Amino acid sequence: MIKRIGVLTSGGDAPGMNAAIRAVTRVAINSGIEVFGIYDGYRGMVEGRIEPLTRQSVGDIIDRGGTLLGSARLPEFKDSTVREKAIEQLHKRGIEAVVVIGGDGSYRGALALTEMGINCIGLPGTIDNDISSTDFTIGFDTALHTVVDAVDKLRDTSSSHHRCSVVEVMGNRCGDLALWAGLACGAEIVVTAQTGFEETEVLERLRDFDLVRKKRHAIVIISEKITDVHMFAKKISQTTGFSGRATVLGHVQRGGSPTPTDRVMASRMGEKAVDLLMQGIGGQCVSIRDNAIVGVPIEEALNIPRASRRQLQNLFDRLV
Ligand SMILES: Nc1ncnc2c1ncn2[C@@H]1O[C@H](COP(=O)(O)OP(=O)(O)OP(=O)(O)O)[C@@H](O)[C@H]1O
Ligand SMILES: O=P(O)(O)OC[C@H]1O[C@](O)(CO)[C@@H](O)[C@@H]1O
Ligand SMILES: [Mg+2]
Repeated sequence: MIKRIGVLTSGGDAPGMNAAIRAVTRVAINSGIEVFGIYDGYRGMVEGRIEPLTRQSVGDIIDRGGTLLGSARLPEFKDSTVREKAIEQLHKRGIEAVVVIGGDGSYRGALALTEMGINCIGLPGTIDNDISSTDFTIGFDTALHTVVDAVDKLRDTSSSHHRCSVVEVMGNRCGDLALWAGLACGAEIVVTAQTGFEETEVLERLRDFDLVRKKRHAIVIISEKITDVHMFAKKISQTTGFSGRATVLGHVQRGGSPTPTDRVMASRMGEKAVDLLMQGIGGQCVSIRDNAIVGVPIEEALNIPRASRRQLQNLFDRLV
């Protein structure tokens, strides 16, 4: 039976990571396994910043955003000689397996370590919801609440001033935060990498909302990395009846107390990670599919095509 495991958080932090760390630690300890926290992701693994975790040390964190263990990006981890150094640090402490909480990049690191003899299980910790094997990632629901709260507030002031608010949200290349927020907020337009962006067409639709539909305000939710939203807001002021204002929500979306949905899902996923390691399984990631918690080979998870969002996009179009 496995005796010692490590746990780390890697990539961008996400609300609910702490709930996952707590679940991994408590389920493992309650199963007779010692747990070590590895600080600042793969960086702390390479540098040997590894400390035992106890039931108490993960107390009072379930409601806290961020990650108790810290997170980092270490591009050099792609190099096998760097990973060998990390594995030496694990061997020194008798750590046989690791739970990696992070996004797709972190999963690649976890797979590479598994191939070098350290069983790793990935947990999907990212606000982006960009891991195709799972219906939802830990942190997405909380980030969505943050976006919805902000857009609701922007709507109040936009209505008062006959404005169009352009709201840029995170998600990397995944449009889920934008689309879900658009549906939840009753936005006029959602722009994502999946919808594509035709500036002239969007401006034309805004003129229509103003002149024909007589809307008092318009909300455009747009994924990051698509266009310069400040420039776009200027064009709205110049070419439509709305005055345009841009808001980049930025890292505020990564913080805050996790929602109950994220806390519970993180706890269920943490439990599954420990169960898989106890069965001697590595190289898998934990996913939620139709509300069932399952293990999926990381290699498969990274190659599954993104589920189509066509139905939700169609619904959005029918609601405008
Ligand atoms: N191909 C790879 N092989 C080994 N390690 C990798 C690989 N790709 C990424 N990593 C490790 O995982 C870390 C995190 O990856 P990345 O920066 O892509 O974030 P992520 O886990 O996808 O999370 P998010 O996108 O939510 O911020 C990298 O800094 C690196 O240490
Ligand atoms: O915190 P950083 O390194 O600026 O990274 C920002 C990126 O991380 C995420 O917040 C999470 O992957 C993305 O949505 C965003 O593109
Ligand atoms: Mg990623």
